[in-house]
Amino acid sequence: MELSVAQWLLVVCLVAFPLLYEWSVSFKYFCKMAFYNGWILTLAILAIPICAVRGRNVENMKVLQFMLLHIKYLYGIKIEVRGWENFNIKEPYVVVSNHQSSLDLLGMMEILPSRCVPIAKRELMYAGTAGLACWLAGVIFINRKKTDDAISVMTEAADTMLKEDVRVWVFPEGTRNHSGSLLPFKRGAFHLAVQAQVPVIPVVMSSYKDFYCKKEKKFTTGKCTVRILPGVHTKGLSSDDVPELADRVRDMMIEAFTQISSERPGKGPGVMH
Ligand SMILES: CCCCC/C=C\C/C=C\CCCCCCCC(=O)SCCNC(=O)CCNC(=O)[C@H](O)C(C)(C)COP(=O)(O)OP(=O)(O)OC[C@H]1O[C@@H](n2cnc3c(N)ncnc32)[C@H](O)[C@@H]1OP(=O)(O)O
Ligand SMILES: CCCCCCCC/C=C\CCCCCCCC(=O)OC[C@@H](O)COP(=O)(O)O
Repeated sequence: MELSVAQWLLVVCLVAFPLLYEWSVSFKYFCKMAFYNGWILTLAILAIPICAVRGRNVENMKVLQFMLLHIKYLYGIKIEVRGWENFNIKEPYVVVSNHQSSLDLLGMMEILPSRCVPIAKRELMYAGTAGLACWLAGVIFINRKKTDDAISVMTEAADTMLKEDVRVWVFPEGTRNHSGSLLPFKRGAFHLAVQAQVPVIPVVMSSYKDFYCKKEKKFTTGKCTVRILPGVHTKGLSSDDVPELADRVRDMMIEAFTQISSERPGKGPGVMH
């Protein structure tokens, strides 16, 4: 039996792909990241018509959460959550969490409280089907290049939180950070909490360095601990108190990050790329 060029190519690919996948850490990393993004874009195609029935609505975040929860199993990432009781607050609040990678989506979906929407950079709105799904779920988009615009969107969010009983999730580092600690915090999340006079609830995800490293192109299975810290109240605070509030919350988060990232002997937070 003679094989055509196309058939030969297919055979070579079918043999080469699994070999490369097993032998090359970098190839495995690229495949896993490509599948991660591709799978989310595909799931969004399913989510869009379901969400569109309600229009742009924070309740749609439940649909996205439900559809994204299985991804940790596909990647063999075990997520342990501690401090659930700190979310037992009926009023709105601002969640602040550290931001290591787009994989944070997994930890976020594991614990996302009801009626809680993230604040995201505006570029995400243009990420094809995922952007549209985020928009339908009420994600608040800000233009990081225009501080005044971003501040006015966040000021409006303070109003919405109270009027519509909505919680907001902010990554106060403002960008992904692979350094093994936390970047200085932007203050928008804390202004938001003070303006709405609602608590700030810090959430800390442990270092991914054991299973994920962008610079080394490493992506294996692993475990992440997510810790929900006790809420920090803002009643009676004014904008003058924001710098101190932000510093206090960051100190709490660094302490928790160091602790949960170093629980096993020889496993400090280190430097992650
Ligand atoms: C099933 C299919 C599913 C498909 C969908 C897939 C996924 C779905 C679901 C959900 C996913 C969404 C996940 C999204 C994650 C995205 C994460 C991100 O995008 S992170 C990046 C964006 N986020 C942020 O930047 C938030 C933090 N930033 C801030 O808070 C900033 O402060 C800022 C408001 C943006 C302004 O930043 P800038 O750098 O321009 O300036 P400064 O921070 O230096 O602030 C200047 C000055 O202004 C004061 N300030 C800030 N905010 C306010 C305010 N609200 N009111 C008054 N004043 C404010 C600040 O204090 C500074 O003054 P001073 O220096 O005197 O203190
Ligand atoms: C038609 C266009 C198609 C575009 C395809 C884009 C691929 C996007 C695919 C899937 C989206 C996955 C959603 C992941 C959500 C996490 C977003 C994220 O982590 O954003 C990073 C942002 O916090 C900070 O950005 P920077 O670190 O400053 O940079």
